[in-house]
Amino acid sequence: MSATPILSLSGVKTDIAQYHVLHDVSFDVPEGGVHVLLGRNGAGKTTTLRTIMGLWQARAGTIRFRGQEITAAHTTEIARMGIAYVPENMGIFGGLTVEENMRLASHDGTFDPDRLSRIHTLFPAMKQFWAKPAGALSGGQKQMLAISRAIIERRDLILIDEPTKGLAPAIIAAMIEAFREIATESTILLVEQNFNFARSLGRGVTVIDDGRVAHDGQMDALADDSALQTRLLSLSLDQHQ
Ligand SMILES: Nc1ncnc2c1ncn2[C@@H]1O[C@H](COP(=O)(O)OP(=O)(O)OP(=O)(O)O)[C@@H](O)[C@H]1O
Repeated sequence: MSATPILSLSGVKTDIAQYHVLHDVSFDVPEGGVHVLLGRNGAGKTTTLRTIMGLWQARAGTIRFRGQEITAAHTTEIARMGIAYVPENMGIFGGLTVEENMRLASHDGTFDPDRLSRIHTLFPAMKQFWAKPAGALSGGQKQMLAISRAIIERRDLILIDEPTKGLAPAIIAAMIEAFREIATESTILLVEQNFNFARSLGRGVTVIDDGRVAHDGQMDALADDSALQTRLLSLSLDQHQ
């Protein structure tokens, strides 16, 4: 018998205003490592993450975290259970310093010294710019801050929406290393358009198309099958370096 997935979506349907956005989303995220959500623009990836986090309410279906139903739970309760969310806009406060941004992410405003030192090792820029306003950071550094905030306390599951968007290749390479390290402690559900980033990290992959799961399998198999990539995503990994 296989282990209980850390996250399980079954028949999830989500409406935004009068629009049916998620028609039927079902997939499991096994515990450990990185699971990638792929799909064309507007397919419903962000809506899936927001529905898991309770920021949109599913109209139908169930979402389970470690077997416990969280479909109708409030976002704060979901966060308290050990799920963090790094939205595409990163949700950082530009007028506050890096330190203040980090303090706001910690439930009691304090830091565990070991965790802080781990974050500074993962992202040295966070140490360097600790007392500087977050608004002065580069795009890559802002993304690092957003991820640092998500791991200021131990999380079981981290939902991350397109962390490499607009970042230079050297920064993306550093992100790969950081994600590998973070994934030794937490499971990551990653929405990503950069295929090489997704391929180098993902074990499992779910492809969403028009609010439905179009494919669910292992990343290696998808990476090796350019015809399948083209059918599912209208492009091939080779074209997206
Ligand atoms: N606040 C909103 N109001 C109305 N429609 C929305 C809203 N947010 C998303 N949608 C629509 O829902 C659909 C899915 O959007 P979603 O952001 O989940 O897609 P995505 O797969 O994350 O795409 P992208 O890569 O472009 O971010 C799109 O058609 C989008 O226009």
